[in-house]
Amino acid sequence: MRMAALDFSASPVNTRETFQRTMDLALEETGAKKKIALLGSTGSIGTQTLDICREKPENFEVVSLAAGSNVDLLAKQIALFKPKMVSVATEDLVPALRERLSDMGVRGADLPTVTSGAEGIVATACHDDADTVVTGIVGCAGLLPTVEAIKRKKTIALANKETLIAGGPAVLPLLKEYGVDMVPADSEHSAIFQCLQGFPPGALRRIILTASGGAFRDWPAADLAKVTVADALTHPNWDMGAKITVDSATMMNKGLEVIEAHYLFGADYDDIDIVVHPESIIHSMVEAQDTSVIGQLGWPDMRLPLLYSLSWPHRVRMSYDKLDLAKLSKMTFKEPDRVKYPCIDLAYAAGREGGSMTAAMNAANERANEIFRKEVISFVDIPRVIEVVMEAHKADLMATPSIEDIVNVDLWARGKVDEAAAQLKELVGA
Ligand SMILES: NC(=O)C1=CN([C@@H]2O[C@H](COP(=O)(O)OP(=O)(O)OC[C@H]3O[C@@H](n4cnc5c(N)ncnc54)[C@H](OP(=O)(O)O)[C@@H]3O)[C@@H](O)[C@H]2O)C=CC1
Ligand SMILES: CC(=O)[C@@H](O)[C@H](O)COP(=O)(O)O
Ligand SMILES: [Mn+2]
Repeated sequence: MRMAALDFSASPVNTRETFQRTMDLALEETGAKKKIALLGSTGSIGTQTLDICREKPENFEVVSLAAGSNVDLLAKQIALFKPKMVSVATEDLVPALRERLSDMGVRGADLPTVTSGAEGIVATACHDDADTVVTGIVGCAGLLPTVEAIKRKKTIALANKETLIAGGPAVLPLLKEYGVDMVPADSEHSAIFQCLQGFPPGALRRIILTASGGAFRDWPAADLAKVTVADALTHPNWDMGAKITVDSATMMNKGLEVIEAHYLFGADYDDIDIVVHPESIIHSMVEAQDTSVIGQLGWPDMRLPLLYSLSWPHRVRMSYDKLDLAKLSKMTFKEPDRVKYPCIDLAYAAGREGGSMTAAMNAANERANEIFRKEVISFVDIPRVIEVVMEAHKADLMATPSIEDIVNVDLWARGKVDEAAAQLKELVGA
């Protein structure tokens, strides 16, 4: 049994300092107002972040919003929150946005600066008035704006896990160099972070990530070959975007979260375990050196971890439904099935290889997930093509990749997935 103390000095969050900060006044009493740049405002994370801002305008002000192509929703968000800057995915969407705003009577000083494309997302993330960036864009597209925001010393409320999975080796040194806090918003990592408040250095022995088990947790493994996209997009507990919902169905989401935990908390891969907990009430646990286990509980509602990522180290009083354990009546747990879900072991293997391998695996997963949703490959092909990409990347593995290296590996891995998918098709056709 491993007794090694984990090294918190590698973690971007300093637990001793955190402990002292929890002695501060509640956020409401400090009169402090967080000024937020929100990336992915029209998605699941984005809209739930805005729910919080609408409920607590005295605590949270929306400075800038980056959306993709949903200009209808973005226009409504502009009318409600009056951000100073917004961005859309491409320039050709700008006239449609302006037309919606005009129809809604948004004019004059209420009109934000409108930007577009990759540069627009960076400008939105780096707005001078923002102190905190919520990263709710999906996929590796979140990496570069996050990097630029770190260089502008913005606190990062991290929902976009792909940023750390792909970019961990280059992003962690940047956090240190610029003295920036990265506060987890992913529900499991928020739970771990909450449990660690007050843990002295060296006290953590093990991280236990809980997993819902995803859409197919009750399906026999043999049936996975015939699942449809609609089946995979049905999450049992959480209402999330399409990419993460499919990741949950393959359990790659949990694999990604193992790597995310490694980078956020400095834990060794041998000290990060997964347990399937179908009720999604315990959002994760930490085990101390003395075997005491501490967990964080709550209904499966992303507003809670998002709120904590914005209010940390304070707590904001909310009117959400209280957790009712008697009503819940039972909580269950079981081992993850690593044969049925090969993505779990692929993620541990990528994490242990380290360096650029997690970027290759992350990009391969993103592309495989996307072409599964387009019905180019089947559900069980997802881990197959990821494995092909990881094998191919071993020859070019970089121990300490730069951001540029990571972007290049990401591009290469996506192309390699398409190659592998075409070969699979030929095999099936032969
Ligand atoms: N949803 C959840 O509960 C959780 C999500 N996360 C993570 O948070 C991130 C977001 O997930 P989620 O909210 O579910 O995803 P969604 O698909 O619901 O939302 C994605 C958002 O990103 C925008 N977007 C996508 N591509 C681009 C692009 N190229 N340029 C600009 N904007 C773009 C979309 O815009 P538009 O719709 O306008 O096109 C949308 O606002 C992911 O990394 C996920 O892993 C982590 C934990 C929980
Ligand atoms: C809400 C959240 O944080 C998701 O990452 C969620 O945990 C996905 O559920 P799975 O446990 O099924 O991956
Ligand atoms: Mn999660």
